[in-house]
Amino acid sequence: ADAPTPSITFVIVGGGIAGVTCAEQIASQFTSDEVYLLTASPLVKTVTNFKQVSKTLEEFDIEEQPSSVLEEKYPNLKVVQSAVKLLRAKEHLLQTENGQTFHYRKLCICSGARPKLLTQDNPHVLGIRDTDSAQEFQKRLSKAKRIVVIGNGGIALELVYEVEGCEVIWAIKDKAIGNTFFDAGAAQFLIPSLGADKKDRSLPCKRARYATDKTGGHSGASGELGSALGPDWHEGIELRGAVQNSSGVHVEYECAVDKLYTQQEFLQSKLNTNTSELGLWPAYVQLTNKKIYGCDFVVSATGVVPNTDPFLNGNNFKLAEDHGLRVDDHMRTSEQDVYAAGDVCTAGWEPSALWQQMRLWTQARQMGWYAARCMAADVQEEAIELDFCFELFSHITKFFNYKVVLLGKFNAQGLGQDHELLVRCTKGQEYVKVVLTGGRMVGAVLIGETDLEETFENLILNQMDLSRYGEELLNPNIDIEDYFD
Ligand SMILES: Cc1cc2nc3c(=O)[nH]c(=O)nc-3n(C[C@H](O)[C@H](O)[C@H](O)COP(=O)(O)OP(=O)(O)OC[C@H]3O[C@@H](n4cnc5c(N)ncnc54)[C@H](O)[C@@H]3O)c2cc1C
Ligand SMILES: NC(=O)C1=CN([C@@H]2O[C@H](COP(=O)(O)OP(=O)(O)OC[C@H]3O[C@@H](n4cnc5c(N)ncnc54)[C@H](OP(=O)(O)O)[C@@H]3O)[C@@H](O)[C@H]2O)C=CC1
Repeated sequence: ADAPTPSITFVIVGGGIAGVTCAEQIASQFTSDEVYLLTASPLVKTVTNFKQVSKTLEEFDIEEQPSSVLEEKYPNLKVVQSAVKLLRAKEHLLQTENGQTFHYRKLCICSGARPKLLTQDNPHVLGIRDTDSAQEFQKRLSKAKRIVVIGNGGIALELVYEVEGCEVIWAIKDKAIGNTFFDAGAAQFLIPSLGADKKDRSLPCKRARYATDKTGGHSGASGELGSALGPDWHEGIELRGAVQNSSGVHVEYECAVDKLYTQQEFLQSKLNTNTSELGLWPAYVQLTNKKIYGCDFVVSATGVVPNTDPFLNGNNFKLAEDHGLRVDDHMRTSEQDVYAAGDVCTAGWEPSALWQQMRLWTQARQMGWYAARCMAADVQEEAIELDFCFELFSHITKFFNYKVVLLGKFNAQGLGQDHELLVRCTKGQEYVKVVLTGGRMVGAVLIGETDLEETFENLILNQMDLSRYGEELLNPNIDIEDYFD
């Protein structure tokens, strides 16, 4: 048996944004303690060029780097590249695949999430999460004439816009595109971008860059989980299919996948009378609206599931409904001295009326950073309050080449009928929506270069009564900032 290592004060699991941020914060605060970062992936994700855009909006770049870069920067930080295979929380003990044992005083689990695929182990169904899965997707796409994309969230929105030279059938459960970020109005604003002129890419991309290590490192042993991709992950890889002039994107609304067939299964089924019409394809998808599409493969962009098993099995972790590790307002799980942050956890505290959890890299960074501060406060027996970043939900991103800012209850989440919407829209240029309740602004969607984010963020945070402004609030001829200065 391996000789146990002496007890280490801090161990962090996971080399994604949450884990690396947590490890960096702890290592810089406790310079005389050894900090261990255990990760399954050879490359780690570091946040660079961090910029606080306003009180809650932030922007940063992500760099994928070899772990030695972190170790050089923080001499007390050791990175062990080996997956954790066992945790015994009662004994404060961890074991990694390479046979090492670690005793910790405080542990933070940042093991991320993996794609929640429509079906497991179907070679015709791909998910996209890390560098390896993105490369596999690119390889398969380069030979494809038609793909089917299932799901209506972030990944699907990015893919249907970015893929060229391949017909895309996009099947969604909803009446409008992008249900996790937008309402039907915003969807209508965005839909023309999927049309014929979709490929007018003359506009420069202004979003944060994603840099990948050029040495070609990847997740190593097959099946091991890498970290989630970063901003503009598709900028560096060509997402091009095998046809010259594809007929673009076709959206099938309000339907789900009824059944998936391999070519052989399909030919043997009663449905194969259709093949002359449908053509011969490697796979077939039957939708609940009875339509059948042949395709080269299916992309399942159907959300994520937190990485809690198998290594956490055998402990007493309270899981949330979405299978995330439930954490309290100090990022503590239900096991003593075990914290969690990022995609693997689910916020179990009573959230502020204007914040909700979404599995995004800003929240992964914020949670990793805050978890480190909570661990530090507990070790030093100091009090700590929930960080201000959890007061107001805010997210900056880019869809269909438009800047998108989401604030607060941007889709009137949880408000029922008790709200009012104001909308301003200029086709091809901007879409502005604010959500008001009792005359106070509680959320906003800003698409395009609206320059309204800071003002709206302030109006949401100060909960000023805006009833007397009525629709003037969105009058483009009034400089709204002058009103409230
Ligand atoms: C294609 C794609 C595009 C995205 N685009 C955006 C976007 O535009 N904006 C946005 O805000 N968010 C986006 N996201 C989401 C964002 O990337 C994630 O929310 C965020 O990166 C999660 O970070 P994390 O550190 O919690 O997890 P991860 O990045 O998943 O990292 C988990 C780490 O844990 C390690 N690990 C797992 N199991 C073990 C184990 N047993 N032992 C040791 N190590 C382990 C993994 O190797 C990995 O290093 C996107 C995600 C994807 C997949
Ligand atoms: N720019 C950005 O901010 C981006 C963020 N991301 C993040 O990366 C992560 C992964 O992205 P993604 O996979 O798109 O996840 P999302 O959670 O964003 O979206 C999942 C989508 O799949 C739908 N869905 C779930 N199950 C099924 C099913 N069985 N059949 C059909 N549809 C289904 C969901 O519908 P419903 O909601 O009704 O369940 C939802 O529309 C997310 O955390 C996402 O926020 C990814 C890309 C870009």
